Formats: sequence, structure tokens, C-alpha cells
Amino acid sequence: MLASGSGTLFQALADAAVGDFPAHIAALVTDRDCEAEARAQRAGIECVRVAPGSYSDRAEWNHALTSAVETYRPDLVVTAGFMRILGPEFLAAFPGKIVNSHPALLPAFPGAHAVRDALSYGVRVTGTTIHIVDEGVDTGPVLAQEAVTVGTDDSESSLHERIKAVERRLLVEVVAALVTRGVIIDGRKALIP
Ligand SMILES: Nc1nc2c(c(=O)[nH]1)N[C@@H](CN(C=O)c1ccc(C(=O)N[C@@H](CCC(=O)O)C(=O)O)cc1)CN2
Ligand SMILES: NCC(=O)N[C@@H]1O[C@H](COP(=O)([O-])[O-])[C@@H](O)[C@H]1O
Repeated sequence: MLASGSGTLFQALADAAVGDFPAHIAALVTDRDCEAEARAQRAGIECVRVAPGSYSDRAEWNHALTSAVETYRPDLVVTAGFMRILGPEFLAAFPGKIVNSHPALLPAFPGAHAVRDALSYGVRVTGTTIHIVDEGVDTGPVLAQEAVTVGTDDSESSLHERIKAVERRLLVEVVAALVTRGVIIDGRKALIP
């Protein structure tokens, strides 16, 4: 898993990946000092930080990130609040294997500030999207979506917390389905048989 923030989605998967759950987290890879790293340490999950500032340019960072993740030979790469755009080398290393959780009903509100943008727009319903990551930004084939109603008194924080509660459940469900049943990608369609 890749994360940059508080790591509650990482925590949800770490908590679920016990007993006969069909997957385990090989490692957490981060791009900055973040609470997710402390969660990984407490969970006994290896954590590696690949910070852009340690590299001369974006391509070198992307290469280092690719190498770091390849070390674990993952069947799936899950980005959960990972706030960096993955470059071509990374995408080519894990074709069709990178899954992202986004806090909006794509294609609405892509990017790094989806919850803020949805509130600003005044939508009455938003939600979350779990999708395959492609070379675009939040443009990959959709695996799952779930709606979340926007309350009249919602702040960005209160709305995002309700969306995260849905994400934490949906991401665990989708990861389990992917590792047990795979995915058929046909253009913009991603079907878990
Ligand atoms: N190639 C892709 N990489 C990533 C995707 C994707 O769809 N394609 N999804 C993101 C996660 N994400 C939304 O879900 C997202 C994260 C960050 C950004 C963004 O604009 N980041 C800026 C820097 C932000 C910062 O420094 O905090 C940037 O990278 O220039 C957009 C969308 C994971 N990667
Ligand atoms: N565009 C990327 C993006 O906004 N991702 C969002 O970051 C949060 C991470 O929560 P967490 O740090 O508590 O797991 C999640 O809501 C995820 O959808």
C-alpha cells in the first residue's frame, strides 16, 4: 500500500488482513512523514519512505518508488490517500494492478481536493470511487462506487469522515474480491467476475 496521510484506510485493510482474509499487506510505502507510518509500525508492517525531495527530479523519484514497490513483488498495489501522481514507469511495472480509493463519485471532482470541491460546488450527493489507476488523474476504470449524502451543515472534515467510513468498508471488500476473483478490464469497464 501507498499512503501520504492519516492512514485510516491502510489501518482498515491491516485490521481486515487477518485469519482467512485472502490478502496481506506486504509493506507500506509513503512519500512523506505521516501518521500512516506510525500505524504500520504499530501493526508490525514494514514501512519505506520514498520522498520526492530526496531525488533530483520527478522521474528519478518515480524510478525509486517503482524499485521500492517491486521489491515486494505485489499482486496488487493499493493507493489510499497517496498524494502523488504515479508516472509511466510505475504504471508499466504494475499494469492493471494499481487500485485507488477516491473520495468522490468520479468523474466528478478528480484531483487532490475532491471533498472540498464537492462542498464548494453544492452537490447534495457525493461519495467514493474505487478504480484502477491509469496514466490519467482519477480517470481509470471504475471498480466500485457508493454514494454519501451531503448534509446542510457538513464541513469538509465532517463530510470527509463519513466518506472515509464508506471507503474503509468498500476498499476491504474490493481488495478481497480482486485477489480471489481477479478483474476483467475492457476499455473503461472493469468487471470483477
Ligand atoms: N497516474 C496516477 N497516479 C495517481 C492517481 C491516478 O489516478 N493516476 N490517483 C492518485 C490519488 N489521487 C486521487 O485519488 C490524487 C492524488 C494527488 C493528486 C495531485 O494533484 N497531487 C500533486 C501534489 C499534491 C501534493 O504534493 O500533496 C502532484 O502529484 O503533483 C491528484 C490525485 C494517486 N496517484
Ligand atoms: N485524491 C486522493 C485522495 O484524496 N484520497 C483520499 O485520501 C483519504 C485518505 O484517508 P486516510 O489517510 O485516513 O487513509 C481518503 O479519503 C482517500 O479517498
